[in-house]
Amino acid sequence: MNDIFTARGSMLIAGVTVNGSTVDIAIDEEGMIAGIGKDARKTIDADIIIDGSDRVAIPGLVNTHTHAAMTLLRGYADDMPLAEWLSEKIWPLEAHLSGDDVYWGTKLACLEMIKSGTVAFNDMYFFMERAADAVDEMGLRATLAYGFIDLGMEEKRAAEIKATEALVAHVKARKNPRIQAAVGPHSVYTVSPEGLSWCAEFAEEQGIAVHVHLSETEKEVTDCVAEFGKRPAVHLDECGCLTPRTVAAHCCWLDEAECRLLGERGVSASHNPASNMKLAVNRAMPYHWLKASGANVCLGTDGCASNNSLDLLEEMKFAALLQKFAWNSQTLLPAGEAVAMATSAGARALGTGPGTLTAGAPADIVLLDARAACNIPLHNTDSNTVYACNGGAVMTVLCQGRVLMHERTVPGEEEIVREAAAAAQALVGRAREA
Ligand SMILES: CSC[C@H]1O[C@@H](n2cnc3c(O)ncnc32)[C@H](O)[C@@H]1O
Ligand SMILES: [Zn+2]
Repeated sequence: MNDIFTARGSMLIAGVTVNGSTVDIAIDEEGMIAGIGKDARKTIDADIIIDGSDRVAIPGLVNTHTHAAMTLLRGYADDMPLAEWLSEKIWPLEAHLSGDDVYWGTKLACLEMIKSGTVAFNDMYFFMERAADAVDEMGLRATLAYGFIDLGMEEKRAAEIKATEALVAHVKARKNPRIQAAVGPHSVYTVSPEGLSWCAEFAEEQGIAVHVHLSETEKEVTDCVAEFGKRPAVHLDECGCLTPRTVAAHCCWLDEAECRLLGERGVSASHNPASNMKLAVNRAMPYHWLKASGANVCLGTDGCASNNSLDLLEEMKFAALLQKFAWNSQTLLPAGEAVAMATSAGARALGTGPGTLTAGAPADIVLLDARAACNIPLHNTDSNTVYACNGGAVMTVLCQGRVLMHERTVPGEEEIVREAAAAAQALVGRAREA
């Protein structure tokens, strides 16, 4: 069994169910899908064969908004409004974070993501050089941004600029094709217009993405209008932050004109339904307006302190149900669209390929257990994937043709669980002593 994690070469997933048909998936030595279809096995002399019977294949899932190392804060502070939750609980604890905490927290996040079918994620946090170490070792893809917060202070802005430049240089120097850098202005309420403009210009100069929180709460909108005389999306746009390389998380309180603006700018809007419901932000992302505008609507979990899980199979269900409930429409966000949100739209947002099971695409593939109760009967793969299954149905995960999990085994799991639990306990201890 262990060989499968280290073996390199061509691969065949034989006789697997894709959209109701039984097919083979042939994968070349570069980790790309060479062919998919009834006779794809004839096209390669595979070095590795994975039995696809009793498996349903779907494209690897993409988490477009998270703070991975916040796995260490899972369950630390629940059931509070966002502003108090951040200022009274989360930020005081984060003041005691170390690079090692971020390393183990991100390893734990990667483990959890792999176990629930995620192959790529968009992260914003601190000590991101250590997050890069974790991602490198775990084998998935990530876009990493240092969370830029200047609170309108010039001195702090200079420090945030330095930290952002350092991370981007670090990630570029690693030359790992699975890891990209992004610029991460936290939000319009924590970053000055000067800070936002610098982030936009630097991202443009470096040809990298912008990852930002947008219109999560009504307070964010009213405060922004009071301070700057315009709504958050307009403010971000005037600072140059809305581009086709922007991922804007939440987008709950956008009005119709702001949705059109995101569409015109080609922005990716990351829907985070579980976090939004838990923090009771009191409005669901206007998916119908964003979809009509042409914006790329994708899916994210947010961090583990507000979700409290990184399971995108669960998140697809939350998204499909929340949209129907909030906008009073049984037909809004059907299962197939929820799957696309978590796969092709996410891959487009992060630039990781088409996010589909097609020849020429990277072999980012998830095999679900077709014999699990959630897949019986299998009338409709998308329906079971979104409405019945959760991450527990994920059996095997491939990223660029490399096996990250097989038959639910991820190499190194015991050490990660032990070290992350110890890091979380020590972090809370340090905060208590302070
Ligand atoms: C500057 S790094 C990211 C920063 O964001 C905080 N955070 C986590 N979840 C949320 C959320 O839902 N809205 C706003 N900010 C959030 C996280 O704790 C870090 O401090
Ligand atoms: Zn967030």
